[in-house]
Amino acid sequence: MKGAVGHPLQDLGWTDFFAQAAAPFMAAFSPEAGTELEVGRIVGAQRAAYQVWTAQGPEEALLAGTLRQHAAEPLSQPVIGDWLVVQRLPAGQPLRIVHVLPRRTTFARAVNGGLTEQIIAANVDLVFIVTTPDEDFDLLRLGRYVAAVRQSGVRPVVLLNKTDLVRDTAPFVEQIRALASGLPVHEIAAAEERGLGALRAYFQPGVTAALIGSSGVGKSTLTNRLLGREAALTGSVRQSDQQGRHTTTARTLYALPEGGLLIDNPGLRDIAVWDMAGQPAGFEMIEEVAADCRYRKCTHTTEPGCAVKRAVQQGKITAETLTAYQQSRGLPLRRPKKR
Ligand SMILES: Nc1nc2c(ncn2[C@@H]2O[C@H](COP(=O)(O)OP(=O)(O)OP(=O)(O)O)[C@@H](O)[C@H]2O)c(=O)[nH]1
Ligand SMILES: [Zn+2]
Repeated sequence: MKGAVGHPLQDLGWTDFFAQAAAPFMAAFSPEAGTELEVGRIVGAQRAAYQVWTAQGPEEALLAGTLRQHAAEPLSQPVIGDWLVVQRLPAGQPLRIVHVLPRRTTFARAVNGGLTEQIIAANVDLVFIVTTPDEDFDLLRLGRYVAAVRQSGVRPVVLLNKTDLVRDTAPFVEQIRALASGLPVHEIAAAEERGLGALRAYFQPGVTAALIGSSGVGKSTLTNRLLGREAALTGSVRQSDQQGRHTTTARTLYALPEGGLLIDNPGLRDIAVWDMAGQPAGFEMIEEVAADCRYRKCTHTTEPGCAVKRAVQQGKITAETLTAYQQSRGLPLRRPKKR
């Protein structure tokens, strides 16, 4: 098994981490069987059918029986972004997924009232949270997204899109920056291709980024502008895909011309649906605890009998989160949460 340097899948994010994890698995097979084994990355998924990118390009793949038996356990299911060991079968047959390699990062949402987590993407390095300076702007919700992304061990970057809609973006940017220390915020206008240069800097070869945000904030527009017109039209992952073959799976992982990968996946897209379902964290935690404050309109600053201040002292809520929460209150732009 070769290392990552010079590997044909290096641009797709293959690193020594995965090479080292794959080596013992491959070595356990007889030389004959071993020659049928290859590695690949999931770039599209639709139920049990996967689209896997191997050194030969995009191919269909199905779960091997042993993996399918564990389908009831959501954690063992391959997800978009996963690196796999696949077995090449006689011509015409889909690849067999025989092993899911360990994940560097997992991007999960809480299900069953926070009791279990469902992994929706793996090996994601950074997440672009897209919002706009209009009725979509909701600082409380943004704060939850930032917290959720960080909890996944992934780096959040906020994009304020459609900056052409307002004369002054500074108040929006200031409020977002206050959500977390060191949180990068970029002002863009995807439709006018403004501010995209700064984003391209994130897409180093092998880096995997995902886009999230409510419907209509401009995720598709941004994806198309970053990929360039042709790539977006064909949904092509790399120039080497010239077979024009028919595929049944939705391809949702794209390679940018300058290197780097972008996941634009329906399951990730509608973050409003998974929005920390049932998991009190960050701002939600504050709102829950505030029910025990002595005063109903407690600002959690100097009031006696403040349950939130107490929770901060006990280390249940960080002072940073409380400050961000307080700054977000009394916002002229705060609207009821969209359902
Ligand atoms: N004014 C303005 N409009 C934009 C900008 N970027 C995108 N739009 C428009 O916003 C609308 C929604 O854009 P989409 O890219 O479809 O948004 P989306 O986030 O992909 O939406 P879903 O597919 O529903 O998740 C379209 O009419 C775009 O033309 C921008 O920078 N400025
Ligand atoms: Zn209080």
